[in-house]
Amino acid sequence: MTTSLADVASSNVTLRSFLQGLPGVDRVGADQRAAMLGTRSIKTTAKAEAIDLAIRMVDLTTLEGADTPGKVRAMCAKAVHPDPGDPSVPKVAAVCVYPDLVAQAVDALKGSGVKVASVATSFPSGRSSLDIKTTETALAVAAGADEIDMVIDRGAFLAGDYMKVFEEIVAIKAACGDAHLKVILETGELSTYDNVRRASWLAMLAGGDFIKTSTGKVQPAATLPVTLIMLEAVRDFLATTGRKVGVKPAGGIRTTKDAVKMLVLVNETAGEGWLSPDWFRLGASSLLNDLLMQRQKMATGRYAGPDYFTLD
Ligand SMILES: O=C[C@H](O)COP(=O)(O)O
Repeated sequence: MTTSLADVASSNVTLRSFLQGLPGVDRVGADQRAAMLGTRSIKTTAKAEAIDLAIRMVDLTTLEGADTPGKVRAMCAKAVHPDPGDPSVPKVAAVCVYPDLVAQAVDALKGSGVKVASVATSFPSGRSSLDIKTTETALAVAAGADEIDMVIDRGAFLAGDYMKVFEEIVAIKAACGDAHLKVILETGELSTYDNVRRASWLAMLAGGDFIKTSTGKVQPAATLPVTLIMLEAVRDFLATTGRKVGVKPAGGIRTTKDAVKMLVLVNETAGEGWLSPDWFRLGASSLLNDLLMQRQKMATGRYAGPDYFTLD
C-alpha cells in the first residue's frame, strides 16, 4: 500500500514534526551491521561480475579548481574506453564536472551513452542565493548536462529550517527540467546518523531522483554506516510512497575492496533492485584504475602495474 506524504511539507512545523518523528538510528547497531557486511567475502566469479558492475556504476569525477578542457576530454575518453587495450571493459555511467566544463564533456561524449553530470548550486558549500543556484543549474542543463548534483543548505538544515532546504530542492528540481537531480547531503557535516536519515527523507520528499552522501571535499565522506542508513531510507521511502530513489556514495572510495563492500551493502539493505547504474552510483575520482587493475589480475593472474592505465 502506498501513502501520500503531500501534507508533510505544508509548513516547517509539519515537516519538522515528520522528520523528527522518524525512528532514531541505533548508532552502535548501524556501525556494527556496516562493519559486518563490510567483511563479507564473495566468490571469485561473483567478484568478477561485481568489478564490471562497479565500473558501470562509476561517476568518473574531476572537481578541481585546476581542471582544464584538456583534462576533461582525457577523462571522457577514459570514461568510454576505460582500457583501450581491452574492449570487453564496460564504460562508466557518467562523468561529473563543474558547470563551466559541461559543454566540453558533452562534446567529447557525444553518442557514447555515457551521461554528463554537473555539480551546480555553488558546489561545494552551497552558500549563495537561490537565484544564483537555479541559474547555474539551468545553464548546466542548457549546456547539455543529463544530471545535476546539488548540495543542500547544511546551515539551514542544522538550524532546523527544513522548509528552506525543501523549497530549495523543489526549485532546483524544477530548474533541472528533464535532467536527473542528485541531492548531496554532505553527511560529514550533519553531525548525527539521525540527521542523515532526516536529510535523506527531506531530499526524497522534495523530489530528488538520487541521494548522494558527500561532495568529496569534507571528511568523513562515503562511510559504510552512512551509506547503509541512506539505503534503508530509499528502501523505506519506496515502501511508503511507491517512488524509487537512487543512492550515490561519493568521496574517498578508492579501491575495488571499497566498491565491493558498497555493492554487498546495497544487496543486503535496499536489495537487488538497486544493483544497477540506474539506481546506484559510485562517485569517485580515483577508483577506476584500481578496478581495472583488479579486473586484469583476475583475467591474467598478474597485475599490469599502475603505469599501464592512464591516470584517473
Ligand atoms: O562526487 C565525487 C567526489 O567529489 C569524488 O571524491 P574523491 O575524489 O574522494 O573520489
